[in-house]
Amino acid sequence: MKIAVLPGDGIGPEVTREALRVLDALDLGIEREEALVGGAAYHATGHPLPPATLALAEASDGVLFGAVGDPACDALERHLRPEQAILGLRKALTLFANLRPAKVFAGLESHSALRPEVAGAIDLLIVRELNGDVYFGEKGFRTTASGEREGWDMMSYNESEVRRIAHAGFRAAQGRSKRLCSVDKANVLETSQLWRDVVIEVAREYPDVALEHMYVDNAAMQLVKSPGQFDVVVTGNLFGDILSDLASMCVGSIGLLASASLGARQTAHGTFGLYEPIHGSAPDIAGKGLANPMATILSAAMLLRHSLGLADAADRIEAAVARTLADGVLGRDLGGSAGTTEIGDAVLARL
Ligand SMILES: NC(=O)c1ccc[n+]([C@@H]2O[C@H](COP(=O)([O-])OP(=O)(O)OC[C@H]3O[C@@H](n4cnc5c(N)ncnc54)[C@H](O)[C@@H]3O)[C@@H](O)[C@H]2O)c1
Ligand SMILES: CC(C)[C@H](C(=O)O)[C@@H](O)C(=O)O
Ligand SMILES: [Mg+2]
Repeated sequence: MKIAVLPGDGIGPEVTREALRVLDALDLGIEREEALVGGAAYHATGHPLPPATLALAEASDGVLFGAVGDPACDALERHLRPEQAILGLRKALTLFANLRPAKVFAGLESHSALRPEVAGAIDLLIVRELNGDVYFGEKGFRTTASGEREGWDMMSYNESEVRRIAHAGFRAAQGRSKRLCSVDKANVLETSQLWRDVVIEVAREYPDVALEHMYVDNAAMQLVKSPGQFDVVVTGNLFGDILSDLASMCVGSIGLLASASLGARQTAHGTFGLYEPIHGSAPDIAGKGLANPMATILSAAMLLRHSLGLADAADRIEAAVARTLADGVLGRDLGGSAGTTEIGDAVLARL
């Protein structure tokens, strides 16, 4: 079993270090190799996703990814910016299904941005499409006839892209409470109308799953009003990006939300995937030892479960994280004072 480790930029290396300490403590015999990605790779090699990094990811059973993003790179041409590395990995590795679970941990109800009795009911899974949408359409700048500058981005989904993520959503719902909410903007966008039509077609293959549709603006409102109504939410790339950050604050902090990005490729032990926290490189706190590593530690647990066939070890990590939080070991993002390493130590002590 071999994993690729891509720590990236800002707090990426800080949170990845803690996840690796947890994996090491379990002594699972996982071989690993690290490579540069994002701004770190750009500064060293002139490209945010060097061919060697992509090759390493392709040759591994799974990828543990920290975060990318560097304010010093914000003025670069878009194809050289750190964010292109994660987009490039998702596309090149055909990781089209991004699972972002959001559940309130026992004891953290009062740390949510919502009222405790509202937050306590949260246990949902966002299934975000990751290979299409306005993210990967043609884009550009142009000058209009009146001489104004105009930026444009092409939004589209084709049938097969929607069909494969719809199947992922329905299968996820079958493994949970058999309810699926498809989120779109079909009242305005043709892209979303096609999305809705195809989801309805796929639903015929899953008569055991109750399907509902919701417009994305309403979904954002409902996630704050009564998040407990949601079980599995399937949605497009852009809406899923926004709704998952929103869901993180309903749970308490963006430092808690892990993710798995999966495709169709099977390894000897499970499904190949890339695992990363949903947050970014957090330049405002980078290098200060303040980042909450829980999301990355939980992402490592997802890696063990989905790609390496090590469900028991994943359970152990998740239980240790839950105990650490229940014992009140909280970072600044949750109103506590524990630093990155201290949180890692606390999880290790509870494994
Ligand atoms: N998958 C990724 O690599 C990814 C995801 C999101 C953003 N980004 C990039 O990261 C950079 C910063 O973006 P942003 O500020 O919009 O989003 P961000 O997620 O990096 O940070 C948003 C806010 O949340 C806080 N935060 C994030 N993670 C935290 C953690 N683990 N513990 C405590 N606090 C945490 C930050 O301090 C900041 O105040 C940008 O370059 C962006 O493109 C990368
Ligand atoms: C950094 C960016 C490209 C990325 C996205 O938009 O998908 C991030 O926000 C995420 O949620 O993983
Ligand atoms: Mg995001």
